Parts: sequence; C-alpha cells; structure tokens
Amino acid sequence: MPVPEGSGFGVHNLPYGVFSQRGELPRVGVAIGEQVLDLAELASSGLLADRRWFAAGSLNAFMAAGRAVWQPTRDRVITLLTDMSYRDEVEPALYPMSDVELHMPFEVADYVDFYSSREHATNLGRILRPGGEPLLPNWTRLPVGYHGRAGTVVPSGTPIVRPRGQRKGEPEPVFGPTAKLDVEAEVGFVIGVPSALGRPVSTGAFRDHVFGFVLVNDWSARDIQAWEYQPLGPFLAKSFATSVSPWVVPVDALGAARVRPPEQDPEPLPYLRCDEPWGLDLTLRIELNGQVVSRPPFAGMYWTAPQQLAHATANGAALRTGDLMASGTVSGPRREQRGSLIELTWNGTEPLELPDGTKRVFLEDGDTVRVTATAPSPDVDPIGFGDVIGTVYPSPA
Ligand SMILES: O=C(O)/C=C/C(=O)CC(=O)CC(=O)O
Ligand SMILES: [Ca+2]
Ligand SMILES: [Mg+2]
Repeated sequence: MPVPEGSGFGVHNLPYGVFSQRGELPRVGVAIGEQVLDLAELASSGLLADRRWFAAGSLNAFMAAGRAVWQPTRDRVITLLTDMSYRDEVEPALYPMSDVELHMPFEVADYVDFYSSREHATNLGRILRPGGEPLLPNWTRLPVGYHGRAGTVVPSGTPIVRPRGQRKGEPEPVFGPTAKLDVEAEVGFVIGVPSALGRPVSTGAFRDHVFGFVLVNDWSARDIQAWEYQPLGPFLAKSFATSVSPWVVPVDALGAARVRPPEQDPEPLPYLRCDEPWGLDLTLRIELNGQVVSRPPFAGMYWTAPQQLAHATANGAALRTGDLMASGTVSGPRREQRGSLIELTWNGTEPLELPDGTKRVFLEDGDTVRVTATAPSPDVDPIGFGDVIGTVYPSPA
C-alpha cells in the first residue's frame, strides 16, 4: 500500500472516521496514506465481519462493541492492507481523501474538559487572578475539570461564528461580539464501552473503556470568560463551539508514543494512582493563517488520561459511548509552546508578530486556525490525527 512520507497515516496508525462521497450516505472508514478505506464496502463483500458497525453515520456502534471487536478489526485491516493476495478486492474500496467529505466521527454523549497542564494553569492563574497563588490548593490533588456542551462539539472545518456575550464594562457590563476570541489546543479521549452507574472505573481499566484519541480546539471568548466564570467555572465563554479532528486514533496505535509522565508531588490518593506510564509524546502545532505560532508538547501534561477517567467516575458517574474527555490546554514551559493566544500574548499585552509581518493579540474575523499533532510510531512515518481547522466568521448583525 503506497503511503506517502509525512501523511501521518501509515499502517501503524489506521485511525477511524466517517466519510461520504458526493450523494452517498456517510459510513465508517480508515485513513491510509492519502486514501480512505471504506469499511462498509469491505464488510459488504465479506472481508470484514459485521456490516452494522461500519454502514453507519457514526463510530458509536463500533466503539460500544469493545476491545474484543476493536482488536481483531484492527488486525484484519492491517492484513487486508499488507497482504498482496487481497489487493484486487481491497483496491475498489479505497478513495482518495481529497474526493470525500469527512464528517463528525462520533456522536458526542457528554463532554468534559480538564485543566491538566501545570504550565497552562499557572499562566491562566497569573493572568486572571493576579496577586494570588496561581495554582489553587486542589490542583495538585485532583484533575480539575468542568462539564462542557456536547451539542456544540463540531468537526474540523465547521465555521466558527464569533460569539456574542456579556463582558465587564465601566460603569455597566456590555453585550456584544467578543473582542478576545481565542483557541485552546488540546487532546481528547473518546469512550467506547459504557460503565454502570455507581461503579467507578479504575485507572487500570482505561483500555477496556477508551476507544481512541482526537485533537481538540476549545474555542474560548476570554472577555466573556473573565466576567462570568466565578464561582462556577466556564459557561458561555466556551460552549459556542469546540472543534475535533476527523480521525480517532485507536489507543493501540499510540504504543510507541507512551512515556513516563512528570513526577507527581504530592503523591495522589490511591484512586488516582496509575502503574502504567500514560504520558503521550505528542507534539501539537498551532497555525494561524498558515503560520506556526506554537508547538505545545503533550508529554509534559501533569494529569494523565487514565487519572482523568478515574477521577470523572470516582463518584459513580456512569460513562456513555461517545463521552469526550479533553485534556485541557496543552502548554509547555517555553513561550513558543503555549497552547492559547491569551498565554502567547499575555492577555493581549504582548502582540504576537507572525512570520508574514502581521500582528495579532486575539483572533480577527477571517482568521483560520489549524491544529495538528504528530506522535512517534514504530515506523519512520509518525502518527497523525488530521487537521482541526476553523475559520472565524463575524457575529451576525
Ligand atoms: O484558570 C481559569 O480560570 C480557567 C482556565 C480555562 O480556560 C479553562 C479551560 O478550558 C481548561 C483548559 O483548557 O485547560
Ligand atoms: Ca479548554
Ligand atoms: Mg469549547
């Protein structure tokens, strides 16, 4: 199978998505090189086991089937793509990615966003709560998070309409289009197998429930946020749109990316302890109008995905297929590793000079933001997630 170098979609990746050709129904596919492999078609011709999972407009049914199905499906797809004897049957099920439309890959059940980068949390604390301790005392004890709005999670490419809202003004608050539209580059994991109400899920059960990872851009209106968030946290400043990548990278594709996460001091309570190394050596990249503004390193995240999962279910809250749990903004210790414009421009006080000479503090109408990421694979070609793209449109008059 020809896989062009740098596509991010070699045979060690095989991420799942939902695609359609003009005039046809959306169905499940796998990215390979610059092509999409149609799993519904392979199932129709008897090359894959169960058509119901793949002749569907979302990954949810397949995600709910669990590891006992995910693993043999992945093995089978690898065989179909690498064993020359299947070539004549497989080739008709391959479409150039440029000819298909990519859709929202899964139906989002609940959406949770964490706050797990120490660097991001420290920067935001300094900016929003100057004079106080940047990290509140709970931050090193538990993965802080909030519930977002599942219905406004959108696939890459969806236009982002500048939100309106209430912000602080003197002497009275004002209502209007945000003047501080921002991005947050994040990595999310997606629940496949549900859990029962009242039964916490341990860190060790992560692989039994989690289907894969996506890239996330948690668009944020900083002026609305700064006014509304105390004491209950983000609400309308973040619920207008959250973009995700079109491809869900299976947990099994990230084996070579796994690293030991940063030391945790103080040691977390027993329910948050995790024996396996679940740091992930992904490097994110944020482009603004085609120019790289940051390269946030995911390996430095303080709280890991299994710890977030264990915390989110510690009270017995049930998991549902399609739950999306995002990491929180990924920021590294260096300036050029910050995952949001509020950090990169220090709340607009230090404009960002782009390579083409333009300057930005926050996003302007017409700006396009693209978030990508790569992870090591056993091959020369790294693991990719595709793009998370969004262009800003003006608020309606
Ligand atoms: O420090 C705060 O008050 C809030 C910070 C955030 O923007 C919340 C958020 O979305 C979490 C994150 O992405 O890390
Ligand atoms: Ca966020
Ligand atoms: Mg959001």
